Amino acid sequence: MIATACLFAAPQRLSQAGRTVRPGSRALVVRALAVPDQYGYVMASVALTTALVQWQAIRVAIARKKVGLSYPKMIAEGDSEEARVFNCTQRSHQNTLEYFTGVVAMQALLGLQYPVVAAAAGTAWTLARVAYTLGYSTGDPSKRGPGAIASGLIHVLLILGTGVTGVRIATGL
Ligand SMILES: CCCCC/C=C\C\C=C/C=C/C=C/[C@@H](SC[C@H](NC(=O)CC[C@H](N)C(=O)O)C(=O)NCC(=O)O)[C@@H](O)CCCC(=O)O
Repeated sequence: MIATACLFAAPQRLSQAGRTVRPGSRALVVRALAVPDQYGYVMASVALTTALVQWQAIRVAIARKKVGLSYPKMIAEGDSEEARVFNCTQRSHQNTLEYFTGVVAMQALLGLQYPVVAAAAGTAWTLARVAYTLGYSTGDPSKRGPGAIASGLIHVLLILGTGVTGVRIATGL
């Protein structure tokens, strides 16, 4: 368990254990947040999920150079192979970003209670998104299907798992 020491500059009066702390002095308030030992797995899975979107961004930059599309244009005009590949590569990154924040937040929150489950779900989602990216980036959107379905399913399971766990913690059920 890691006790998190929060150092507060006490701009206003801060009572600590009944004593009033003078304005401007520093008060150490220790609040214990029970973080399970295996939370390190969650940290690693969140890092992996973040590395995914970085990898996708690099792929978009490479495809952008190939098609010769200047900033700030987001979509290549025309129906050439390069334009199609760029637009699909761009969408594989943009679509992933549409779900990235929720997936990272749910890994971090669910991980407080079930670190291994949360890390496994986050890693599985990331791998599904790799498949999504590689399929989409062929220039044929239908090839994103398997990765999309897998990530979509995991996404729903993360939503249900985080929501139910939250209610159970709040209600003591
Ligand atoms: C709570 C109850 C829910 C019930 C659902 C039950 C089971 C779910 C099972 C399978 C779900 C499959 C969904 C597949 C696509 S859904 C296909 C996806 N579409 C979207 O994300 C829609 C919004 C997007 N901006 C768009 O314009 O298409 C897409 O690939 N779009 C192409 C693009 O943006 O370029 C996924 O991308 C959803 C995203 C979820 C995720 O990956 O985190």
